[in-house]
Amino acid sequence: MNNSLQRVFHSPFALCRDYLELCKLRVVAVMLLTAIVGMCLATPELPPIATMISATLGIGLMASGAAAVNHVMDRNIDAKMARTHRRPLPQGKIDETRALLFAALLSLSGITVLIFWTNLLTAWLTLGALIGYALIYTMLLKRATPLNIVIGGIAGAAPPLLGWVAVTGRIEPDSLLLVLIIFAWTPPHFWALCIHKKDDYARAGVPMLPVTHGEGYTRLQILLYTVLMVLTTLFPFMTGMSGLIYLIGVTLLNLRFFQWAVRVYMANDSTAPMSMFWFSVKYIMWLFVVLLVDHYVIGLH
Ligand code: HEM
Ligand SMILES: CC(C)=CCC/C(C)=C/CC/C(C)=C/COP(=O)(O)OP(=O)(O)O
Repeated sequence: MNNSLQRVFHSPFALCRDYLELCKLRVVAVMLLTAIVGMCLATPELPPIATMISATLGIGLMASGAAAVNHVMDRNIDAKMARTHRRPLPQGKIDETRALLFAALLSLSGITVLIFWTNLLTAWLTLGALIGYALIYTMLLKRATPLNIVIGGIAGAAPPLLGWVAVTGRIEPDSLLLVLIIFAWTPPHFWALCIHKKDDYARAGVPMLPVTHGEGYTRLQILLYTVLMVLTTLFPFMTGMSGLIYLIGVTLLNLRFFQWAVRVYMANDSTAPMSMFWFSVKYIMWLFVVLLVDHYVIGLH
């Protein structure tokens, strides 16, 4: 195939890939797992399949829309960081107007699906999470305070609540326990990565904790937030929402997480922070899988 023909066939594919990159699909996929588990835990039976489909689609579209807004708002920061400078906007592969139109298209389709095929409360709460991440975290907190990800974490922690409300139409206390777990998990998840990428953030002028308060302080905070997270993960068992299978599973996960937090705190292994970051991703996925398995295995409660 000659060069111009190759471009004709290659370009649409490459452009699709660039637009998909704006959606932060891997992060959104894990968020959707937590939302689906929220839907299942909201009822003793299987939730209505139509609700599961519409809520997953609506939340997924709105989370992807929020991620695309983040790419636009952060384009100058992303251009200065080694981890992010290859993204479509800093590379000039997609311009701001098109990216914003894409974000608007995703978000409007998402909220439409939620309003007409899920319920109004889910639509409003998901809009709140979108505004929380795309505007409050990205445009304000990220640039203003090292507590950015602690406060901004509320938006990322919302999906299990969104899934729960999609099924019940109400905010119930148990759903907030799931939010609390992700909320307490977010600082160790992100700061572990941030220690490794500290110079990147310093160069871009983003006031992340290791930049403003140093690595030692961040390592201590990771350990303290890990203790807090471990305590929050016990609530589902203590309140009777989850049973023994959950308790055993989460204890094993917590032991490993705590081990990583101690290794990071000791600071004598330079690979520990990134290993902890990748473990944190596996941890949150397994925790929600264990919640689900526990929910459907009867008799051990
Ligand atoms: C404000 C809250 C959060 C912050 C600041 C944050 C930060 C980050 C960052 C900077 C990365 C690296 C991304 C990359 O290199 O492309 C990442 C990766 C990831 N995050 Fe988070 N995160 C947050 C919340 C969450 C939540 C709530 C989840 C899921 C429930 C999540 C799941 C993931 C996953 C799955 C990855 C790996 C993506 C990959 O494979 O490239 N994050 N996070
Ligand atoms: C509607 C809804 C549920 C919204 C949630 C949206 C969402 C995709 C949140 C993702 C959280 C995340 C990956 C933050 C990364 O921080 P960053 O943006 O500072 O990281 P970066 O440097 O990799 O861009």
